[in-house]
Amino acid sequence: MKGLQIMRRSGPLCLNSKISAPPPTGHRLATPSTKPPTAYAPSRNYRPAVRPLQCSSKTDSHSQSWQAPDMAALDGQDPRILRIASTIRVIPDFPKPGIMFQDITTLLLDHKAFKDTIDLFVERYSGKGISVVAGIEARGFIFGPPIALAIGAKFVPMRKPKKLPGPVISEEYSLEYGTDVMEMHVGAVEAGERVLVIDDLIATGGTLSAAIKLLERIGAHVVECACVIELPELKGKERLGDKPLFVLISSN
Ligand SMILES: O=P(O)(O)OC[C@H]1O[C@H](OP(=O)(O)OP(=O)(O)O)[C@H](O)[C@@H]1O
Ligand SMILES: Nc1ncnc2[nH]cnc12
Repeated sequence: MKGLQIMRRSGPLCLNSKISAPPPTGHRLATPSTKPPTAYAPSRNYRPAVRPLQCSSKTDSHSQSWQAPDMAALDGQDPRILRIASTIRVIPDFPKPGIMFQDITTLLLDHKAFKDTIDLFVERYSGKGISVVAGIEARGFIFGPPIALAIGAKFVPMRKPKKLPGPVISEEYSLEYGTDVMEMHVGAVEAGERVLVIDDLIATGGTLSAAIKLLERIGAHVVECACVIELPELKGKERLGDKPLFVLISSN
């Protein structure tokens, strides 16, 4: 069985076009500590998705040919990405048989890897005129707020139904089996605002595409979607159409 299965749902490429714009006002986080990583066994099924601040695509020879971990073979790749990849744990058969669950909680235990993750996003999005970081429940709530603080944007939660207390706008979307709904508070984002959408992982792309639709319905401009992990075999990028996607790690 392949190692990459989704937990649920059943999704050009890359996307990472350069982000145009703006007045440089980005904040940077402090220098990372030098404490060694935690003792989790490194995952061997990850490859860095992009070079920081650069774009990858399906035709990117680097992403086609990358093989695991040998610093000499990094060929310019940011070593922070390898470290981040090594902290992500894969749990087979969770939450049900056949699913290889990509567990980012072990990344959070390694404060340097966590900080490097945030830094990589902050380096990319600082000074791009982004006023909103929209985080998708639940794991987008972990990565989104520190990025928002560092780039000087507001954080807006995109939640599952009936969690937000005020008036909401909703977007139904399809999953591998059935449908789900995403909600956002009315007035949290205004027409014309430049938004970064953050989640931990893209699988089929159903969740991110719902977030994009919701934000575009109110006239916001989604500058880019960003995730720590992509499961490329599930073709989530295709579901995003031409909306840019930036990911740190592709799991093969
Ligand atoms: O690309 P997709 O196929 O839409 O899947 C990706 C989504 O699945 C996971 O969330 P999940 O639905 O498990 O919710 P949770 O974070 O609240 O557990 C993940 O955190 C993404 O939000
Ligand atoms: N394999 C997976 N691991 C973690 N989160 C997911 N969301 C969808 N598929 C997933």
